[in-house]
Amino acid sequence: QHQKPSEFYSSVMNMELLLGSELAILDRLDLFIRESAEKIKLLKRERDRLRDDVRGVDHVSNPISAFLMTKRLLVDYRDIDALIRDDVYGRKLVRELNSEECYRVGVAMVRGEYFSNANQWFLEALNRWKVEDDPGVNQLWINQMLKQDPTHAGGLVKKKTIEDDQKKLRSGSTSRTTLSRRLPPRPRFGNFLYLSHRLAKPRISRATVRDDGEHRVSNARTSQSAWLDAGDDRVVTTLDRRVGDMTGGLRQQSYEMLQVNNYGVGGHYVAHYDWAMEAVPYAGLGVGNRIATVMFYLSDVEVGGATVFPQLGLSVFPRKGSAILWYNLYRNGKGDRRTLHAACPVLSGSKWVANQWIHEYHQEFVRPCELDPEK
Ligand SMILES: O=C(O)CCC(=O)C(=O)O
Ligand SMILES: [Fe+2]
Repeated sequence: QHQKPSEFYSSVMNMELLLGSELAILDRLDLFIRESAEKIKLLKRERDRLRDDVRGVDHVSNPISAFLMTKRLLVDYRDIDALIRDDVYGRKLVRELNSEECYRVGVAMVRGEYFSNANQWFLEALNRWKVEDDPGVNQLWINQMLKQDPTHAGGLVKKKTIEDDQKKLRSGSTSRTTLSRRLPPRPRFGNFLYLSHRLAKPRISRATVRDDGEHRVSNARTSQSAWLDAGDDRVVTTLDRRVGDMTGGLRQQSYEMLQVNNYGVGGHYVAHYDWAMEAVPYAGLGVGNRIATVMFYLSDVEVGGATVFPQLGLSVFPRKGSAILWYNLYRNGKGDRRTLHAACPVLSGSKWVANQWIHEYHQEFVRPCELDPEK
């Protein structure tokens, strides 16, 4: 900075500095090109979708067409404009939230009177505030907000409880991967991937949740699903065999049908357990509670759509061809609350997963019972 240009080539050290800067410039250029290419891809897809919608308009006097047109003009083109001007998806969404953003989410939650969620956001704001160089939020505001929860003796008491809970849950083998998005090598599940496309598409419909034993459509779960079994295609049988391998041989007699789910933009599933709390769980099936869940990711997702386990501080980003497995029950048959999980909204792209739920009955030799509630 303080050197005259001639002083650069008069010493090797300075030439090295210059080389370093040049490499950094090239890296930035690389990043810019990659991000721009992604953006163009996204814009092309949006353009095609909008063109299709416009082609579908029969009469502007049709109230639905008119509504959709207004929505396109007010929302969709604005988003596109924002995307062109600013690198919304390329830069803002792929990075993590900072303390100020966590704080703002918390404030919105307080307004909606979701106090315990709000407190978790404030706590996260506080954690990030501690390590940020130039936080956009003030510790006092965060502490003040933590105190605002009128439903409890005091936000700060609650804050302590949450912190203790988190500490307890994070000790041991649990690792917190939310902060670093490391991608495992992509496994190969071969032609299972066509499950979503060939098999599920023709019969997919709005997913339901169980409420008092009844299946209902709900805003808590905005995806579409289809149930497949071995009779549908050989690929389902192969998949069942893989599930058997992954679980150390859990018996197929108590597998549910395979459930394929598709989430569009905004599609999500709020935090829930896969195991049921009733005295006789899944009475209609007659094979006991769901002992384990195996979930296959049938697609990548452009932005969003992670499966998160809030009690474990764990988030799993969809990768086409990968799968996750967890046990829902302790060995004594009790539901494990650490398995609380949710599907985050898809922000851009489309998400396909397949759930294989496995029940308790017939597993007594593969996963024997224990009295110890911790096992
Ligand atoms: O889609 C996900 O990431 C989770 C789905 C899920 O939890 C379920 O379908 O029970
Ligand atoms: Fe689930």
